[in-house]
Amino acid sequence: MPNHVKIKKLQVAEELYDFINSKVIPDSQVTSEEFWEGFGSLVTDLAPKNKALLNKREEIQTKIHTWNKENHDYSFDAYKEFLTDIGYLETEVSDFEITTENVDDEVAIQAGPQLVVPVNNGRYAINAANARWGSLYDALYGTDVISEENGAKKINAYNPIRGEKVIEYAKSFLDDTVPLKVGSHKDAVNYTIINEELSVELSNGKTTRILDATKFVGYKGTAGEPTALLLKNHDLHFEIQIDSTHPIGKSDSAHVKDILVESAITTIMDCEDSVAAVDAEDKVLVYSNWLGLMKGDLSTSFKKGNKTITRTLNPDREYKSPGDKAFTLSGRSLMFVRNVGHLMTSNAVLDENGNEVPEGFLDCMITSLIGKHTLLRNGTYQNSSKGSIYIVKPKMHGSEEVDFANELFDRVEDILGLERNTVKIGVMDEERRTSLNLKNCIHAVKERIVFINTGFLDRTGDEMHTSMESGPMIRKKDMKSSTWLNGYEKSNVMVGLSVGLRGKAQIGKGMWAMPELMADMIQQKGSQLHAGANTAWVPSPTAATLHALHYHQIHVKNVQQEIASNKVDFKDDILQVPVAENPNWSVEEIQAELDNNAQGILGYVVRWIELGIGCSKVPDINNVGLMEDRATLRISSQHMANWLHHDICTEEQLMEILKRMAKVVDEQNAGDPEYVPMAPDYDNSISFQAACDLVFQGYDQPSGYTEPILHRRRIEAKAKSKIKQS
Ligand SMILES: CC(=O)SCCNC(=O)CCNC(=O)[C@H](O)C(C)(C)COP(=O)(O)OP(=O)(O)OC[C@H]1O[C@@H](n2cnc3c(N)ncnc32)[C@H](O)[C@@H]1OP(=O)(O)O
Ligand SMILES: O=CC(=O)O
Ligand SMILES: [Mg+2]
Repeated sequence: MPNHVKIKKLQVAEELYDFINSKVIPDSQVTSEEFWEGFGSLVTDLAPKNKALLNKREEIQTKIHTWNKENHDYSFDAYKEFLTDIGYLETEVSDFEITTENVDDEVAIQAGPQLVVPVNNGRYAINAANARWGSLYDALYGTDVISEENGAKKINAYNPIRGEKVIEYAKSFLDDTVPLKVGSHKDAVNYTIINEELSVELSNGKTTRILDATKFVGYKGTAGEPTALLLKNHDLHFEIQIDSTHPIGKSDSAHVKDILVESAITTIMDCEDSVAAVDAEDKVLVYSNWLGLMKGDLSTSFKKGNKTITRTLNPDREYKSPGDKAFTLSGRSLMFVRNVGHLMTSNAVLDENGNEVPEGFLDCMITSLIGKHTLLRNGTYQNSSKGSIYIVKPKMHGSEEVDFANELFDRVEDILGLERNTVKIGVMDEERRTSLNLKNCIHAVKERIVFINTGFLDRTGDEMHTSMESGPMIRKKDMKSSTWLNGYEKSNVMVGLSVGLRGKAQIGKGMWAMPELMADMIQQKGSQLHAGANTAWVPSPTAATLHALHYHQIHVKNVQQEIASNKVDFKDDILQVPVAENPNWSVEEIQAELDNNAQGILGYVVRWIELGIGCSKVPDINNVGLMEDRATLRISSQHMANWLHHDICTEEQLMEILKRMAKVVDEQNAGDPEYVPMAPDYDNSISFQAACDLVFQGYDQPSGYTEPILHRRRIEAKAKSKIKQS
């Protein structure tokens, strides 16, 4: 346990205390006195309420378990009546519209990709902020969007056959988004600006223009010899970059060297499910990176090959309008910060009785104070040009908990001297009680809400945990096509539109969790836009650039308008529990399901516990690298716990599988010098024990969450490694 400093009503771990006082408080127009005094009072007043809300979750869950055990052949009406009686289904508020003000265009207007990144990884976090703009040529060349057939293999050196395919794809994109009046961009030999319009000379000697001249919005260089042409389609920009001296530009008929695409319009700097932050040391790293991002001075140096790279935040991009007026576009993604939910407490700050304080309070106080620096223009760049601080709040259950978040934000604004509703909220719709009462949840934050988002991964975990007693759940891969999930996705959009989010806030959809399968993403992820989302999550900058293409193809504003005109209530669909009606899986199917879950759990947990890495790419049993975080872990562990509970498998069988898979995971990581193997000394492997806890104690975990076990075991592993070092 680190040393704690007594300050006002709190005891604060020394390194956090020093960090706040020396790095965050100065120039914030909040004194240290005001900060700690306010924080102490906030804990005194709100911690009991937080506890009561968590107790209510447990009470409701117990009632649902009991009812499900006692009512196997129930009528749907009786089920709904029961859920209403226990306050799980709330009485819906009357119609209303959100009134959030001072929302940046990136959130309210521009439909585009949302990138998520673990904020404690400085190298990735800076990369994510800079992913506002991404090279289309690199994104295509480096991924399976361009097939390796017919000599187009990715080899060490540049493969011109692959390069040709990239250029062909990219120019088709130009033909689709900014078509020419005559001919194709593939035949362009010269781009110039004549009379403020983009003029395109073709290989046949003719000159043409783009069909919609208003899409040409700026350039760099001179009108006769532009080096970049800025185009805008569906509120998103891209640049045709021209350079006759560049290796690619040199051989291109119009000297185009790349197409730079506006990509990650917004980014979520994550303090939650993709990070492992279990004590003051970890929290200080999280907060100091957020501070560096808000002040604009975060930098990191690392080796790539034999080069040392220093990465800093990109500056704004400078252009001239067609009429030669200078203007800039942001060089960085608009940043949100995802705080933790209401569940966990943190040993970094204790109350006057020595109890850990709710970690969500800590996150809200500190990330908001850090956010204030950009409002005061204390740094190089401003994150929000509208004076807002953007916080994502995950894992809330029902409108009372959202209302509580609102109260917390109010209190924090008062302590930090921020005007009411400066701190905006993005509400993750990722727990069943929130999905079913979404209208009420939005109502509770109607003056500060800037997004709803279907976090379908957590939501799937909650689906299984809530109805654990209903029966064995369908296989994981079948969840995607299940009635509840489709109802949930549709309902989220429908409710969001009905309360006026269109043009004011984001209606977001979930993560593409297969970072290497970009061709599949290109094929499938457009469906989220067709379903009415104006943003959707991607795991990497490359995915952001490729997903951006969907927003050029699909005009989400129009899609949303159409959906809004056709009101449907999907609650009955959401309430369809995904139990297997006739669980007659073959031995092989059961084995494959369990092997796959075990491999995912172990592959993720071992890096979390031993290395403190909260988001990993872990191969599944088909060797596809999957993005794993705490939400995917929640699914896998709850699924195994559910099948164990319903005797689809035995405890011995699971233990055998976990041990066998631990060896597989050890082999997969054999090349990593920092890796700590789990086999053969399973009893002494904290990671292996953590994985077992997650499965065998899965039934009893609050809402099926994984963080209580992960935190406990990581603290244990950190202590063990400190003893080893000393
Ligand atoms: C359910 C939910 O809550 S989802 C939200 C939580 N999930 C996330 O935040 C996903 C974040 N993504 C990631 O952490 C990573 O992409 C992973 C773990 C999935 C894969 O990481 P890796 O195996 O290291 O990826 P890979 O080796 O292919 O690529 C690494 C490169 O991509 C960059 N990169 C990868 N992901 C990101 C990201 N999210 N943001 C910024 N840069 C990224 C890295 O900076 C690195 O480039 P660099 O060498 O120039 O620094
Ligand atoms: O947070 C996202 C999710 O899917 O869970
Ligand atoms: Mg989630």
